[in-house]
Amino acid sequence: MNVDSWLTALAGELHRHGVSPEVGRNVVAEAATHLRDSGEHPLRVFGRPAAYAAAVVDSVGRVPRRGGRVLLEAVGITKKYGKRVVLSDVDLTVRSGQIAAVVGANGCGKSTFLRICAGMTGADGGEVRVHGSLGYCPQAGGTADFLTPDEHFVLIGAGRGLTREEARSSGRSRAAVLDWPAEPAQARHLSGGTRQKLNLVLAGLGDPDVLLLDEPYQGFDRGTYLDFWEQAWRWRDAGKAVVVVTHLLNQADRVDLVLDLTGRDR
Ligand SMILES: Nc1ncnc2c1ncn2[C@@H]1O[C@H](COP(=O)(O)OP(=O)(O)OP(=O)(O)O)[C@@H](O)[C@H]1O
Repeated sequence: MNVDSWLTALAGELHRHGVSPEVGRNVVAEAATHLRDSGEHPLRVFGRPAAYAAAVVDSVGRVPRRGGRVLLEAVGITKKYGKRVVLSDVDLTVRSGQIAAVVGANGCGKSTFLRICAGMTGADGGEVRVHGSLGYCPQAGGTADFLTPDEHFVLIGAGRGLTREEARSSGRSRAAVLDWPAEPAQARHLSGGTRQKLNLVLAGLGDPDVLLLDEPYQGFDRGTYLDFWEQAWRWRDAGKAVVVVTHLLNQADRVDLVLDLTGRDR
């Protein structure tokens, strides 16, 4: 890796982390000046571009993206199970190019809210408007025991307007990004983490405008977990609206919006 390619990679990583263009340009210019003056190799001075960008983000913070046109609007969502009010007057607006995190304690209604946004569960009050196509990755389930990954790709791809060949090749290449070879085993023989990879691949088939992802990385190892966030940033860069349910608050710095449902179930 020469100096120019290292600087280009750094600029890309800073952009992906949501560092503002102005700050990103300054950081790259400063690194370029240092490298020119010192004559050192960038990997020796700063390490890998991704690691240096992450360190920069830690120190300067990232600027949440304002996003483009509204792709998902949930307004005044209320949901009761029996007498228990699980969601009360919850609003969320996500624009093109934004990632929103839905966070909160166990049982506060995160999955319920996402299912309502996906049209899988009805709300008792409020309205969801989705402006575009939608992909949904459920927390569990979502795959058919006796189908292979390829068969899932073809089935879901057909619903999203893909030919069999397009669906298979898109599914397999998305699986490879998650470090998974999409082996020809029936889903019932896949591990929990691998089934979740299948769910995530299915959510992205056909490039939907809105991605609703319910703890999509459960069971992933650390490397694949990072691959997931890389994928989420690529979706954001491609102008998608991404909603990720998580109960890990420290992911808030990876996203543009946070909807905290804790303490709203009354
Ligand atoms: N179909 C249902 N019938 C009755 N109660 C339900 C139903 N689905 C969810 N609940 C209840 O609603 C509350 C919210 O559940 P939900 O799964 O949305 O929470 P969550 O925040 O996603 O939880 P977790 O962090 O554990 O995944 C819980 O108390 C749950 O038991």
